[in-house]
Amino acid sequence: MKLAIGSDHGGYELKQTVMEHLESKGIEFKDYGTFSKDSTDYPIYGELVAEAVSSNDYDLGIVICGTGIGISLAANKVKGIRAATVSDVFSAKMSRAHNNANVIGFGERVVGKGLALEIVDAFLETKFEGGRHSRRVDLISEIEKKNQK
Ligand SMILES: O=C(CO)[C@H](O)[C@H](O)COP(=O)(O)O
Repeated sequence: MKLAIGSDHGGYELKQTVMEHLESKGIEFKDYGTFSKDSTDYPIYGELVAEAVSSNDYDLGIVICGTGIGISLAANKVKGIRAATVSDVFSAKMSRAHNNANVIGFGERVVGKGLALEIVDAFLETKFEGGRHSRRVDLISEIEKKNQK
């Protein structure tokens, strides 16, 4: 499994922690930035991670900002991306099991390091259940198609 990860300055420290965690588990990833705590703009990194997943170069994405909201909103503008903003382990699991989320977002100003790593593990370890959920995810894709210009 190959992951794309990115954050703005508000998620920079937590991104470093998550990357150490991924390294310790031998999970391959690419860091799309930001590369310092200097103030920057979260849509840049949301888009970079989302493009990496949308192009199938990477299997799943992790995006982090202060709240996890803005960077997930940006990621969701890229075709084929289902980015879920979560702050608990149950939602992280369900985002995969029911929604087939391919990007997970969370906030450094919302969740502690321990919870963030549990969220990451739950997201990576849970498989999409398919079945009735496929129909619903397909309906999301249809909305995307209808709104393409
Ligand atoms: O959470 C975020 C977006 O959803 C950003 O990280 C946050 O808005 C950045 O704020 P500031 O520029 O005050 O550090």
